Amino acid sequence: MDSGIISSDARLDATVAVVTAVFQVLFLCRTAYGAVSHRSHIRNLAERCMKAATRAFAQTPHSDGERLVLEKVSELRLQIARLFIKYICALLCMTLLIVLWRAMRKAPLFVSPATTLAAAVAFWIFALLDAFPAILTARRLNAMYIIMTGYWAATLSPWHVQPTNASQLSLLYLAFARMPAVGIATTPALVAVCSLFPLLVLGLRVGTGEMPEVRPFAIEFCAFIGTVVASTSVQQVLTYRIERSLQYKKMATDFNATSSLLHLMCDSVIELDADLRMVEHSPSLAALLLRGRPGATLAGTDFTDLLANAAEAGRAVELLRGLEDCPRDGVNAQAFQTHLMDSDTNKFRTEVFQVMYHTPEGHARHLIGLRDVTDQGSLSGSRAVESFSILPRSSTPMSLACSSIGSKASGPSGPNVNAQENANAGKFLSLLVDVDLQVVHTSSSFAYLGRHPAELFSTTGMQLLDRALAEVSFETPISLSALEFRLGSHYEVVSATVQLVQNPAVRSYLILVCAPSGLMPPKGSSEFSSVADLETGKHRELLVGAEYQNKLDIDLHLSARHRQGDGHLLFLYVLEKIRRLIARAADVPPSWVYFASHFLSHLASDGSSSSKGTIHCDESSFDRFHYSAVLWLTAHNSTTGGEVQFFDAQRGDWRMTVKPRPGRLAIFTSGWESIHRVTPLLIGERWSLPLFASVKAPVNTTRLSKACLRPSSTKQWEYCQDRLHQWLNAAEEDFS
Ligand SMILES: O=C(O)CCC(=O)C(=O)O
Ligand SMILES: [Fe+2]
Repeated sequence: MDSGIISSDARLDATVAVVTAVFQVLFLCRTAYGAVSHRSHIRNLAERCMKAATRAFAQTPHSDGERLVLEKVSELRLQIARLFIKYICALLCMTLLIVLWRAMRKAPLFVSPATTLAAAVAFWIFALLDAFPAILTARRLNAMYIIMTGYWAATLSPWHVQPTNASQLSLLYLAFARMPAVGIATTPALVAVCSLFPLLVLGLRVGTGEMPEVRPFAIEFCAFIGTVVASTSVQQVLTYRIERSLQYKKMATDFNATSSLLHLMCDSVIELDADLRMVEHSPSLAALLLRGRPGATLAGTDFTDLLANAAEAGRAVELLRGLEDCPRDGVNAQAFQTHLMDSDTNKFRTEVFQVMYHTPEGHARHLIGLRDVTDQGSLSGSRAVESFSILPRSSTPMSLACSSIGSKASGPSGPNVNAQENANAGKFLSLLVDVDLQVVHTSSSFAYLGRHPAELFSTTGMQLLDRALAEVSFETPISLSALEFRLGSHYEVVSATVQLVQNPAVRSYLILVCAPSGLMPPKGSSEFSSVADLETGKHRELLVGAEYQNKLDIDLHLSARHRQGDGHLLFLYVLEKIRRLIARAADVPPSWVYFASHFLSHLASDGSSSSKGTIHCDESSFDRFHYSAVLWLTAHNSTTGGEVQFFDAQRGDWRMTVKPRPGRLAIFTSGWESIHRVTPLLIGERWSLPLFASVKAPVNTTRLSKACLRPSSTKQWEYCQDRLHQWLNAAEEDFS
């Protein structure tokens, strides 16, 4: 019978061993396969662990941020220590009660009197620490930990515990005291050193032969490893938690600052969720859009439903979502312009400030500031992403084109690099060219604004661009690898991408040029030149008969009648170009620039013309002249006379002399700072086209009536008062 049981046990053992071996082999194979297939991941993990371990042992903070994290970790450890004191007090209190109770009943004690005394002393000390928490500060935590481990090591000495009970006591300490205490020591290094004390005591006991068994030493060795690992992990967890909470605090501060700033700058601030829907109702936006009906809410409204049309909505989504590629742990911002539509279907130009961030749960959120800019300047200025120019998001063709340029202008590194960013970074030069007017309408560099493409590219370059334009479509941009770009007197071979741009107002195409640094004028340099040459070579076509000469207001009908064909078109081109250049000089939208007057000026050396070349400033004629422009149609120099000189009132001398030539244009402010004269004409005839512009915000009557009829905020009252005043006091010509 017995032998049957034994043999069945043996069979059971063999079966268990075989099955276990199979599972072991399976597990090992899987682990080996996993290790090979994820080797880079494992290498990264190992590197991260090494870094973490080094960081855990090195306590010297390098930056203010690291110092703050360490301080916060110490504060957390102090809390852990206070909890630990309470817990140890309760534990010792219970143990001593049991000992006391057994002593009273004269039952045998399970601990030596020396250990009982040591426990009682420890209890008094911990109870005192609990009663007077101020004794324990963050700086004293390490001292407390050293004393505690010294105490545990001492109680493992031959005077406290028999060799037979040493393993049990060691395990008890590990489970109930040493492991919970690892959160107190500020570095795992200290834990490692302190854990050597009990190991040393037991090692000595085994070494001297006082303790015959090696087991307690082996247990203590495992305890050493365990406490060091636990301490490192606790350090990691605490640091991670503190870093995260500081990061969220910083994000919250950034967010609050941004939000306050947006509230100051904008007419309305709203929050959109990841689907671009409004998170909550916004009374200020409801007032702006005249959607303030009782009971009506904007919460849940799709932001794109507030935009003027589907094309604007598409562009806005593209721009808003563009920030989604940015790092998640930051707050990213951009500004662009679009058109909102109110409930009366009035469209108004709006500057959109977008701040994108992620909630702690990882959800994307957009804080949107909306600023009505129909009659006030944009705040973001040239930093705004122009909503009408969709720059290719990944710019793949551009990236390809740029990589071929090599070190001169290295291309963007990843597929998510926004071309606008690159333009800002100085690698691209963007030129948005108006197809009809053949004028650079928008550019990443102001120096090229208002220029004719032929001024920027060589004849072959222009032919290449013309061919590209014939083929290009909105969806597929065309890459040009060798385009000659004019740099002063020589040409630079650059690569470029040409793309058609959808813009309801102007037919335009965008040229993105991979720009060697020379194409970019240095920041802050005088990018706007007050004298420019419009080299069409046909400016004499602007000359018309005597009838036109006396005309002060710009009369396009008269111009069309007198300047036939090209002359009239050239006149339109010149007007528009000058308007944009003045807008640029005044740093306002072109819609703010109005031509107040112009005339064709004729001088003859025989003295037949009336002008005597008086010293004057143009504003003295009419105070609505804010900016002056003169386009010369004939060439003059010091020999012929007829030059234009500008006066320096400080020095009492002429500061600048401009030599007129056909197509040369000067733009200057019309005030006393620009006193000028035409030098006496000595030879021949002289023709010029002086133009005078007013620069002012148009009175937006829709907005005015909205603000004055239904003012819903102090801002609207102020606006109403301000603009009514402007309206009522405006000169008659302002409404012509
Ligand atoms: O014809 C010019 O060059 C300048 C004319 C001028 O200064 C003016 O008309 O105010
Ligand atoms: Fe003048």
